[in-house]
Amino acid sequence: MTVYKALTIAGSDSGGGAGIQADLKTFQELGVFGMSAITAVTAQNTLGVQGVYPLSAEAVAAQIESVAVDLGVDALKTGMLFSADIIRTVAEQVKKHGWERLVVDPVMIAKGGAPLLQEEAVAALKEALLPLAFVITPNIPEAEVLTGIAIRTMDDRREAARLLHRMGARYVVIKGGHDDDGEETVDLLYNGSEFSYFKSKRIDTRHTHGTGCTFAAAVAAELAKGRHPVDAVGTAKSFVQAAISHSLGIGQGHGPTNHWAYRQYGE
Ligand SMILES: Nc1ncnc2c1ncn2[C@@H]1O[C@H](COP(=O)(O)OP(=O)(O)O)[C@@H](O)[C@H]1O
Ligand SMILES: Cc1ncc(COP(=O)(O)O)c(N)n1
Repeated sequence: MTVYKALTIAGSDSGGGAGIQADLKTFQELGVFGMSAITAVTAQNTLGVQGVYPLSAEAVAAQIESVAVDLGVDALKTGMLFSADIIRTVAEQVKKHGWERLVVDPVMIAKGGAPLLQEEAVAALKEALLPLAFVITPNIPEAEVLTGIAIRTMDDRREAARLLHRMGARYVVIKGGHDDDGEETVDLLYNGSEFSYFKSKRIDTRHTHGTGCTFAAAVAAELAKGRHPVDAVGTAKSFVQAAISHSLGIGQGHGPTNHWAYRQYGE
């Protein structure tokens, strides 16, 4: 039996809906062995982020190194990286181990508004990590910060995707969850020459905590199996759609999605 292995480098969400917890659940559901390097511990629930406790860059490097020298990594994803120091360390590790199937989810701000990336770390993200990304998965506000383009229309989104590709990411997905006009959510994918669109019915719900993490983790899981990025994004879109459609209704605020819905109910 071939065991596919994926590594997430991200923050811990004590509430279990986003971050490392969402990533590992998603890897497991998609039949991939999940491993983790924690960058920061957050005290968090569906109401918001109550505390952020970053780890040192050295502690992050040590976790990645332990996984690399023994288990091996078929694909990896990054989420909350918090500081420029951690970003540079992660970039060095990715280069050192020659990992190509890297999904960068440029997490900046939690849905409730708490910062998960220091402002001064955005430059490091652009310079050190973005050029190593096989797939980058910003939401609209993150794509705006990375490119400086104000995104109002699909044309603006395509322009931002072209720029992110020029900045070094091989495949660019600009997710459409924040574009709440209309009946559909559309995720845009750019491969450097063509655009593809992944559409689904927009679900009217406040239970979307962790959708971005879940989406990027599903892309990484499918890449770990050797699938093409376009197919990986297609599966990720279906996975997240099922997870939002069958949400669990737990917590008093923005609840988590249902990570077992795709397996239990299909798309
Ligand atoms: N209300 C919704 N209905 C259906 N899909 C959604 C909804 N909100 C987000 N999504 C999907 O969830 C994923 C994450 O989207 P987005 O909200 O843009 O990112 P983030 O969680 O990083 O802010 C995307 O695939 C997007 O299409
Ligand atoms: C530790 C951690 N990482 C990432 C997110 C972003 O979550 P979302 O997917 O809802 O944008 C979060 N809230 N907490």
